Amino acid sequence: MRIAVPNKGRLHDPTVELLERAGLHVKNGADRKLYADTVDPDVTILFARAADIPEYVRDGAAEVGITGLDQMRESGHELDELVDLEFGSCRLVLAAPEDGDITSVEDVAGKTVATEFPTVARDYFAKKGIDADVVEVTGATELTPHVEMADAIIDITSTGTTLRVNRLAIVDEVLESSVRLFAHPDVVDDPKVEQLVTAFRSVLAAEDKRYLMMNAPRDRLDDIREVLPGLGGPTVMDVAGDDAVAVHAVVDERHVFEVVNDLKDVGASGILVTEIERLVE
Ligand SMILES: Nc1ncnc2c1ncn2[C@@H]1O[C@H](COP(=O)(O)OP(=O)(O)OP(=O)(O)O)[C@@H](O)[C@H]1O
Ligand SMILES: O=P(O)(O)OC[C@H]1O[C@H](OP(=O)(O)OP(=O)(O)O)[C@H](O)[C@@H]1O
Ligand SMILES: [Mg+2]
Repeated sequence: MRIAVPNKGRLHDPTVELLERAGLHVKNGADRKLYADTVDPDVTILFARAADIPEYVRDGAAEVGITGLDQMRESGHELDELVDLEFGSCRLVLAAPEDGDITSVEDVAGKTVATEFPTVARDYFAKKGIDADVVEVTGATELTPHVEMADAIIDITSTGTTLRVNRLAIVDEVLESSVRLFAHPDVVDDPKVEQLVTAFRSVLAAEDKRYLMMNAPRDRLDDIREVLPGLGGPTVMDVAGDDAVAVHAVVDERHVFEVVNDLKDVGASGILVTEIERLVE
């Protein structure tokens, strides 16, 4: 199985990190190398531009690909989306000069809109029934309304800083995007693809969970069980030659602070909190 992965830019590092956490360590991948093996002899990585990944998958050069939903939509290809990988979150928005007269999408009729996403932009205006002139640029889109190249833009925003420093205001949201695992429709039932989906889901499931370990007097066990909602309840082990037990449990990250305090109150000691790499349910 070949997985197409962004070769550079902001999506490269988190994607490689995700593969590592999913147990697919990338071997002999070096800077500028365009393919790499993994610890799994059946899995190869192809490094491609984020924007080209839908094309690689559609053509069958790779069975699956990891890239932003925005890139997928822009490609116009119909691939199957298997997992939302929950990073690279951003919004594609219609934006116009703060002090100008474009304050709704209707105001863009007959005007010029610059974007790196012409396909997405044209689809959006078609759906809204607005006739706007879409011009394609390849970067620094935020500049175009200030040099009379465009009246408005459709561009990516996440923190909003770039729009703000360029005195642009959001008029409408066009698309909410994050990085997804996409597959060619012919391979979605392939066992290797299913394994990959399980591995990625296990990384996501572990992300907001923590593993708790502690010692406790045996006679406090009932109280401890009450405090630990746990995934299927805590694991309890005898501590040799002692009237104590070791208790292990998986807890939601957001509950850890409260749970640790409650555990101490009911007599637990030596409480360890660790991250979980993967959680296969
Ligand atoms: N500011 C951002 N915040 C979050 N995600 C973003 C942001 N900008 C882009 N993305 C996501 O990353 C994808 C890749 O962006 P892009 O191709 O621009 O790469 P890059 O990291 O900016 O590198 P370069 O533009 O130098 O090639 C976008 O399609 C989008 O899904
Ligand atoms: O809302 P913000 O957090 O400011 O992010 C938005 C900016 O991020 C992206 O640019 P990027 O940094 O990728 O530069 P690029 O234009 O070279 O791709 C995007 O094209 C916006 O310009
Ligand atoms: Mg960019």
